[in-house]
Amino acid sequence: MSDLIADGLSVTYDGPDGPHRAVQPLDLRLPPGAFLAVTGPSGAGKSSLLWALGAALTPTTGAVTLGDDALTGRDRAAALGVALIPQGNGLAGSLSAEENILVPLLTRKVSPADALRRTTAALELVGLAESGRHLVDELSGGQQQRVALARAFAQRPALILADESTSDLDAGNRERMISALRGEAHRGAIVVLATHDPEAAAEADGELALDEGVATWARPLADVLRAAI
Ligand SMILES: Nc1ncnc2c1ncn2[C@@H]1O[C@H](COP(=O)(O)OP(=O)(O)OP(=O)(O)O)[C@@H](O)[C@H]1O
Repeated sequence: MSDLIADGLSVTYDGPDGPHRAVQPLDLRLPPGAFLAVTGPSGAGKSSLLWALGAALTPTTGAVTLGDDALTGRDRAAALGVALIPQGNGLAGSLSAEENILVPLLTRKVSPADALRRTTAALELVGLAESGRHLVDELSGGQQQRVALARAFAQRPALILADESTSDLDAGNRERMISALRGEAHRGAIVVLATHDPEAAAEADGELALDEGVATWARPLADVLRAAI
């Protein structure tokens, strides 16, 4: 497992009124096992930062690396173990929950037996063992969020970028999903959760607050993690 490094990363969009800088230049280094919350009001730049970290958009300046590997495109990042859970979940609504988890594993050449095992375990982890055969479109918003998390967990990623992935959950399920994210960090993954929810943010090892694209540490990474940097 490797450090995630963002070096001078910024995101600018071309808007109707000219360029709009959604993320101001930012340096960030996260070691394996770090669980970071990214907070800030609507429009602060949280999604833009996560998308740039996950190479789902090309940063305007700067670069992102995971260990020795530059994250230069979404396919490459995915192959390097970067799971991005977008707002809206990115699931295929006309497939079952199980298929949504299984298909990406099979695409990545995980054996069918192992893919099935991982899918079952991931659905159990998010408390949806009984719902695997349901079409995603038939599930509630909160259940869909849990399927999207399960899909990421099943891939055993090196980096999880979760964009508001607990926003539709009741307190019990939110706690369960935060524990599952924490479990991923214990496994050695780097976990980044964008959230509006102060209680979810409080469970992370550190909180990076964005305001109009400017990042400041609301709570620096815990000492034990900084020592690893
Ligand atoms: N594709 C785009 N084109 C132009 N401007 C964009 C685009 N995506 C986002 N923006 C703008 O960039 C800024 C940051 O948006 P972003 O979605 O990253 O914020 P956010 O903190 O994730 O917001 P929310 O909490 O509402 O999801 C906003 O001003 C938004 O309008």
